[in-house]
Amino acid sequence: MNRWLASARNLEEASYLLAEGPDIIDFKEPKRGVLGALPPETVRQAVALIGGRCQTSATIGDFFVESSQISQGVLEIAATGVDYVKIALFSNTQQAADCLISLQPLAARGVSMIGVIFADKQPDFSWIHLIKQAGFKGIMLDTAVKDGRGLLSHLSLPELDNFIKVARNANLVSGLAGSLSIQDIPKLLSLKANYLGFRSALCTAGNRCYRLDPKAVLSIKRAIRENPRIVEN
Ligand SMILES: O=C[C@H](O)COP(=O)(O)O
Repeated sequence: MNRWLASARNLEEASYLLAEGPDIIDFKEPKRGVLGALPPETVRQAVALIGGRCQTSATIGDFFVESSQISQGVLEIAATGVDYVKIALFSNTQQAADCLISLQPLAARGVSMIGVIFADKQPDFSWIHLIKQAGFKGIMLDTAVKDGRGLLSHLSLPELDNFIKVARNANLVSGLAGSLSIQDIPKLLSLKANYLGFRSALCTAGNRCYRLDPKAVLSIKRAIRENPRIVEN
């Protein structure tokens, strides 16, 4: 079955999305940035509300990976009970690489982390191996600037295909996101990432900071579930 992730910013949205059956509900506050964090207590309540009926993820916020706050943020979000903690990797400096590797003990303690790299920030796919080395469970491609230009405005299908193959060979879960539209779905499903992620396309007027639009959610759900291409699980 093709798999999809839907982002929720509060308990009401989480509850609504749960009924639509995404594979992962991702908690974030879009008004606080591309991977804006929700308060850990809100995430904890949302995870309890989901009660294991689908997988969950949450972000630690828009820290640069060099920040000393990263480990603390990961621990706080992991303690909420989410399945995956998402960490934005905005830069690929040596300092960022060192910080990434410093998260290895958390992975060894069972924290499942997903690294997010950005298609519009000159992504370096050699980082996939570093992410693996740090013990992360997966990697996601997203866009950092939400200006209406989606993932496919920044990377071609062959480039995305290469990203997914490298991630798969490293035995990492792979996800694609970045203002994905309903028209992108058939093209992206054919690449067989583990899941496609959505926020903007689920919202009124395609604005990720607005309310969820039930018609839009239904359209995305159908486009994912009714498309015959099978995403590898
Ligand atoms: O994790 C996925 C993101 O929430 C995607 O958000 P977006 O569709 O607004 O780029």
